[in-house]
Amino acid sequence: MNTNSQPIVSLIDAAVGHGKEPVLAGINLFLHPGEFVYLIGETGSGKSTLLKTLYADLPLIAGEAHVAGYALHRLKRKQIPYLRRQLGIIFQDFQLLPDRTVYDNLLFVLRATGWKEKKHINERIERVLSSVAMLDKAKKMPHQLSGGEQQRVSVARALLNEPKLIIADEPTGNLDPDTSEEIILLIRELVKSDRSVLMATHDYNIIMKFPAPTLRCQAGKVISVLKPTL
Ligand SMILES: Nc1ncnc2c1ncn2[C@@H]1O[C@H](COP(=O)(O)OP(=O)(O)OP(=O)(O)O)[C@@H](O)[C@H]1O
Repeated sequence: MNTNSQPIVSLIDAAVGHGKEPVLAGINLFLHPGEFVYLIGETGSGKSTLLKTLYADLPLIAGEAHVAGYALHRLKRKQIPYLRRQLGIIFQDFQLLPDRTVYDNLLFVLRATGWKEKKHINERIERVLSSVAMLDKAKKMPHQLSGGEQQRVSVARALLNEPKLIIADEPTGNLDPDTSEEIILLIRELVKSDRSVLMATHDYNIIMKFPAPTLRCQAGKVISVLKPTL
């Protein structure tokens, strides 16, 4: 069997929200390996709610959902760290630990996900930092970096455990237009035959410049759009 033909994300008649009342319902969504998909919609339309449900920060309210081989509709709390290991998550505000260096930020994640051997840890950190051209900044503290550099580090952090799915929630929200383009190019490069990217954005210029299949959260539904307008 070619496992690449299996979707990395599949939602069937799913509902997401913060309590019992759904923000989005009747969601049918499939994301296959190698796909890069935008998630758009007005402020408060449910983009973050959907993404948080995919990484099990919020429980699924109804329906079925599979993410990277985990069934969210019957996920046990103790399985959440294993699900998260299959995912790379990139946030608008970078979320680097402010009290330690770039290297130690990455080290923290590897240790927390069970990496023990110093040599392997070092090799992995060097590899991901090189892939975002930040190896020379490994000893810097986050506050010594520009916003774009901090976001590069958080892209590197997302890559540490070779995730199947990258979830990016407004990754360019705090960046100027040129730096935003740089980061999007970097994130688009992460799409591989066994990996996909789902990216929430408000950035119309980015969508126009780098077109890709687009889903819109609107009036409690997720719909596929052909000509995105924000
Ligand atoms: N922690 C929370 N508790 C209860 N309701 C929430 C919570 N966070 C968000 N909501 C509500 O859920 C709805 C969807 O919010 P969400 O943050 O998913 O929207 P969004 O599309 O990501 O918006 P933005 O583009 O501003 O980030 C909104 O009505 C919001 O008020």
